Amino acid sequence: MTAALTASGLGVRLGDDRTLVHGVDVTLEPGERLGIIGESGSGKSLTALAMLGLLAYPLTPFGSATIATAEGEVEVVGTPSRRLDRVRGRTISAVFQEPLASLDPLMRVGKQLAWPLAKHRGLAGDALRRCVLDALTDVQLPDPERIARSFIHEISGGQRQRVAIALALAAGPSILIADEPTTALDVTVQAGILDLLQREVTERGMTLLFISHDLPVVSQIADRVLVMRDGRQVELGDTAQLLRSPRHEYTAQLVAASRALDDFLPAKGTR
Ligand SMILES: Nc1ncnc2c1ncn2[C@@H]1O[C@H](COP(=O)(O)OP(=O)(O)OP(=O)(O)O)[C@@H](O)[C@H]1O
Repeated sequence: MTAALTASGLGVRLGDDRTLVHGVDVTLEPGERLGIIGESGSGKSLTALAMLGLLAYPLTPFGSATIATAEGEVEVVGTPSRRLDRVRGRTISAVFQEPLASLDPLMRVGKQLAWPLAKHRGLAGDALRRCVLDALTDVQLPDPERIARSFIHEISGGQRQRVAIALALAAGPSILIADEPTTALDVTVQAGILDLLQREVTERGMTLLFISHDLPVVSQIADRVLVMRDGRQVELGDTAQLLRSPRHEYTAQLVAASRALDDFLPAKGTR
């Protein structure tokens, strides 16, 4: 089976003399869910941007990141960004912590969503309108008709993030990179979004790379977890095994910290 995404010695430099990410090695099989975890500044987002070919000068990638497409494997590192445009959206898509990064302030929400649905799924007219409303309903937006008519500044931060997630999924990508997608959302909506991503994985075989600093969230959704610290890959392993018997001291600290939080909180049903 061809891997969906492979990073080999994938790293990021700042200018000529500073290395921010020192080389990540990981292979994602189709339909696999990988979590990346690590404290703030550990290099998670830069690794994701390197995989997407979205680093901007003076940040430059090194090593290799390959993505499997219907036309064969594409090497991201060294390929001009505009040549990756046909891969992004359809094969690999992304959602970031800050939704404004991917939304257009001058276009109504419905129109923004309609564009990829028309382009990649060939929909038009009533079928397109229904699909836009379904996409908004899938991300648990109340009153999807009103949201579809709204501009981004007319909806709340949490609603914007849900629109950004709907937009990232609109073209039915085979790989989704989700960089802290639920951090700004309340717990109930967060659970709904995790369910939605999970459904995309089980029903469509989507490959998911889920980035978070929250180990309990990552362990809920990921088959394997990659731990990063100070721009270095510290550990990569099966989620259950990593939680049970972390090999690296830093991973053990993360696991202990999330357990300590669990112990501190009252048990379910006693609140
Ligand atoms: N454009 C940039 N110019 C200079 N340094 C940068 C730039 N972007 C990121 N960095 C630095 O690179 C390191 C890794 O950043 P990165 O955003 O990947 O961390 P992260 O693990 O995603 O953190 P967070 O969880 O806070 O999002 C940090 O030290 C950050 O300050």
